[in-house]
Order: sequence, then structure tokens, then C-alpha cells
Amino acid sequence: MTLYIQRAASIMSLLKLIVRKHPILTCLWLIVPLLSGFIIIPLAAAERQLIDTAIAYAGLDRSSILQAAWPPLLTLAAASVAAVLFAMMKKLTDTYMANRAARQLLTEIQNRAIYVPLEQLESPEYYDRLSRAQTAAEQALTSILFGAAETVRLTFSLAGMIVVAAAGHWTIAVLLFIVSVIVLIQRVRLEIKVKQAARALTTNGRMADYLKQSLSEPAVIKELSVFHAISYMTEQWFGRAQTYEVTRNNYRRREGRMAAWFGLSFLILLFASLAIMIGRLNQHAVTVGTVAIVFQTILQAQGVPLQMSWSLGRLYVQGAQAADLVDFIKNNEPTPHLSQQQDLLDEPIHTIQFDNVSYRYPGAQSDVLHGLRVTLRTGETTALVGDNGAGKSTFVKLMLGLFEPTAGRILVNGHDIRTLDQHCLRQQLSAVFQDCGHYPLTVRDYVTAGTSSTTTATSDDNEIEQMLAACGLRSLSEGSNALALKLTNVWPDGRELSGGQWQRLAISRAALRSSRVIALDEPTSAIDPSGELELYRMCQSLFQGKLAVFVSHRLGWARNADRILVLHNSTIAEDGSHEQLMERNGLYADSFRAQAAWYEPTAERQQPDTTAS
Ligand SMILES: Nc1ncnc2c1ncn2[C@@H]1O[C@H](COP(=O)(O)OP(=O)(O)OP(=O)(O)O)[C@@H](O)[C@H]1O
Repeated sequence: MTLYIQRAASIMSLLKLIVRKHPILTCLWLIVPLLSGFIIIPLAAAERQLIDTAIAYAGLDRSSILQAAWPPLLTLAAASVAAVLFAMMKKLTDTYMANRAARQLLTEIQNRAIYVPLEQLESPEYYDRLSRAQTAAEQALTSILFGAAETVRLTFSLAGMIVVAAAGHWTIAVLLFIVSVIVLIQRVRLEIKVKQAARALTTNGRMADYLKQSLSEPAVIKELSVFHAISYMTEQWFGRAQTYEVTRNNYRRREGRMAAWFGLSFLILLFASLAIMIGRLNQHAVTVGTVAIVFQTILQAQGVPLQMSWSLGRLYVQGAQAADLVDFIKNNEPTPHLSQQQDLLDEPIHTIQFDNVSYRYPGAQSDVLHGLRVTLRTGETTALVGDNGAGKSTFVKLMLGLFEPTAGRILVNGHDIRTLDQHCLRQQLSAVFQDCGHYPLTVRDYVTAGTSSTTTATSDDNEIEQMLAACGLRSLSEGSNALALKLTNVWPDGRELSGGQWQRLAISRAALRSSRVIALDEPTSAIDPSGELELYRMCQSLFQGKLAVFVSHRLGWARNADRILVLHNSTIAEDGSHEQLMERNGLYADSFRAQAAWYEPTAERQQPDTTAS
């Protein structure tokens, strides 16, 4: 029972979210099925009047009958037209509402995903909740809204039928209400069980489908034939399919038995109502027209609990997805725009200081970086080196303000980064990450995306073409209208790039941005060694006069940096120029010599340590 209430509450909360944004549309969307349900009352009243008129005027001339019958005929015609119009309007409002609501909720999800701290966005649990909310907004929402509107229509239709039945006698109305509610409850319970036993939701159903599909794949058939295992797999599939079929048939039989009982209940109700009405007809308490419309209404009412159970069953199943959606939107309120509460950074960045900074990933047992104290300066190129997992990428994300330290502070020009306006700050930052985004944009839009006049040195096509050529992407910059080339296969005429080409494109974008700070996190991990040297030269000129930090496992890059930071055991183990660190003969020197040994003749490579010392 609690689960039914929870699901209903989730659907109500979802509707509340939509009402807040689209109050008029939601009212219209609910009023149309409501009116369309109630239309049965004027229709039945006109029918009754027509029948009674026909009986009262029987035997009189045709013009007198017509004169008496035109008001109910007119009502009947108007109510029928209204019923058709309401049905059309319901389709329109349902579709319109579903589209608008989906757009609104997807935008809300997107806004929350954008403002969430990066460490949260990277956690698998958050990502799972985000994808479930997106799926609910894209797929389940339409079904939920259609189901809700249909439930409203059927509820008011049943209410209208009960009002019509009351014209026969109030006991008929009460009996109709009681029988309908009992039938509805039983049907909904069975419908939910049938839905839960659906193929996609049961292990046997899913396995049967999976096995059947596998048995038609050439690779599987080839493998199974070699092992003489086709009959074994067929038996497996047959067993699963049979178990599923047995469950489904059991429900079908129960449905059949239930339908017979419900049919019988309505039949008893029909005869009981007829008996009551004939008695009242004899007492002249009701007319023949009333008897006819009540009889007809009870016949019609039989179908309502059945249709309602379909809608409610569907809402029950999709209530879980509504809960995912509501939970995500309610628990991830976007932070207010940072510029409203923070200081503007109105001077060029000259230092970024790590003041006793520690960082621990959510749920981790220990700090990935601990007690870092280091100041990075403009005009200085710093290489970050260290083993896999030493925390280099984490350092870069902290430095760019993408992660918040769990202890200590990051100071930009002496100001705590948390107190600075993020928009202002990010105008002075530029970065290339290992996993650069593959956006479906044109080449021109990709390299200039998000830039403004203050951050872009130029968005002149010549400059872009030169930069692409400098980054080894001559093939993307040559030819007429080359910069309009569409990227990724999402476009019918788009072009997919290799991993290295995407990285080169990301470097071009960073280079075209006239930022004060630039961070490159293994920008050349997918780039071939010969192209890397050319890129390195380009990057050296790019670093001029900037606060530049780069991560690279190739120590040939690090050797020319002004400063090298070696991360080890969560701290900065070594800090100095290449010459100073070689002289110190520590971790960096060992790694450098180990790498250098690969390029020395074989005999020497076998004993790199001896050669080095
Ligand atoms: N989102 C995350 N959640 C939990 N732990 C993480 C997350 N990202 C990274 N880590 C862990 O933090 C440590 C440092 O990761 P980081 O990516 O900073 O290392 P790195 O020095 O850049 O490594 P590599 O040289 O392999 O790129 C690793 O042990 C990694 O498993």
C-alpha cells in the first residue's frame, strides 16, 4: 500500500513541478478531459427528453412532434459536437502539454547538471541518477501525462454516469458506485501484477528474449556449432520461454475468470436497477426515457473500470520513473548565479597559490593530495609529473577551480578562489584535457565556442586557419569553406576525427583564447611522436608570458619547463628546474634516465642505472 501511495505522491509532485511553470496550460489540459467526462449528463438528459417527447406525442401529426422535439434534438446535436471537439482538443492538449513539460524538465535537469560541482558530476552514483532522470523526462513523461489525463476523463465520466443513474433512483447510483469501485480495485491490482510480470521486467522473460536473439547471431551459431552446443542453448531458451509463458497464461486465466465475475456483477446490477425502475415507472415516479437512459448508462459503465485499470496500472509502473525525475530535480537545486554573491576579478591573474591544500574524492578513504603548498606565477611554465594516479589531473582541476579543496585554500592573486566571480575568473583560463569533448559543431564553432571579445585573440578565419595548420590540422583548414566542415557522424554530411585530431583541435581552441592561465593535461596522449615535437614547439610559444601548467608522462616535454613539480605519495616530493632535479638525483632523475635509456643503444639500455650514475 505504501508503494502505491509513494508512486501517486511522485506523480503529484511531478505535476506540481509542471503546474508551477505552465499554470494555464495545465488547467486547460485538465479541464478538457473533465468536461469530456461530464458530457454524458447533457447527452443523457437530451436523449431522455427525446424519448419522452416521442412517447407523449405518439399518434399526433409530424409537425407537432418536430416542434416539441427540436429543443432536445438541438441539445443532443450540440452535446455530440462538443464530445467530438473535446476528444480532438484532448489529443492536442495532451501532446502540447507532453512536449512543453518534457522541454521544461529536460532544461531543469540540464541546468542542475551544469552547476553541480565537478566531483559530483564525475561520481557514478550521480551519473546514474542523472541518466535515469533524463530517460524519465524523454520517454516516461508522455505516458505519465496521457495516463493522468485519461484517468481524469474516466473518473469524471464515471461520476457523470452515477449522476445519470441517480435519475432512476438514488439506490441505483449507490449500487453503481459500489460495484464500479470494487471492480476497479480488483482490476487495478491484477493489472499491476500483469505489468510486473511483463517480459521486460522478469528475469525469465528477459533471458528468453536474449537467448532467442543470440541464437540468430552468426557469431554465436558459429561458436556453438563447434562446441556442439546449439541444442543445449535451444533447451535453455525453451525452458526460460516456457516458464515465462506459464506465468503469463496464469494471469490471463485469472483475468478471464475476473472478467466473468465482473460481467455477472454488472448484469445483476442491471436487473436490480430495472426492477427498481419498473416499480417506479408504475408509480409514475420516472418516465420511460429515464428507464432507457439509466439502462444504457449502466451498460456503458461496465467498460470504465477496465479502461481506468489500464491507465492506473500504467501510472503505477511509471510512478517509479516519475520518482527518479522528481528526486533529481528537487535534490539538485542550482546554486544562485555566482556573480550575485562573489567578488569580480578585475585584474589580470599573476599568481595561483595552493595554501595547505588537501583533496579527497567523495567516499575515498584517504586524501589524493595532502597539504600542498606551492605558488604558480605568470610567465612561468610548470611541468607536473608523477606516476599514474599520483594526482596530476586532480591538481589541474583544483587549480582551475573545478574542484573545491577539502582542506586549505586556492588563492588567485591572493584572493580565495571560492570568493571570486566564476565567470570573470574563467575568462582568464584555458585548458586542454585528456578527454576533450567531441561536439557536433563546425570546425569554426568548435575552436571559437564560448569565447568572447575579451578572451579571443581573434576569431578571424585567417588566424583560425593558421592555428589549425600550426597544430597539424592542415587538412581541416584548407579548401573553400573548410572551417564550415561539420564534425562528428551526428551530421549526415559530418566528419568523424581520430583521437589525435580531436586533441589537436582542442589545443587550437586553447591557443586561440587569449587567456592568462593555460593548463594542458596530457594534451598529446593520442598524438603520434613525430607530430608531438611540432606541437611542442607551438605550445612553447603559446606559453610565453602566461601562467602555464602541463601534465605529461613524456619527460622530454618537462625538461624545458621553467619548473617541474613531482607528485608522489599525495605531496609535492620534488620542486625545481630540470637541472636542479637531475642534480638532486631523486625520483625525477630516476624517471628521466629510465626514459632516456629507451633511446640509447641496446647494450646500454639493459643497464640504465649504471649509465646514469
Ligand atoms: N572521480 C573520482 N572519484 C574517486 N577517485 C578518483 C576520481 N578521479 C580520480 N580518482 C582517483 O584519484 C587518484 C588521482 O587521480 P588523477 O586522475 O588525479 O591521477 P593522475 O596523476 O592524473 O593519473 P594519470 O597519470 O593516470 O592520468 C587516482 O587514484 C584515481 O583513482
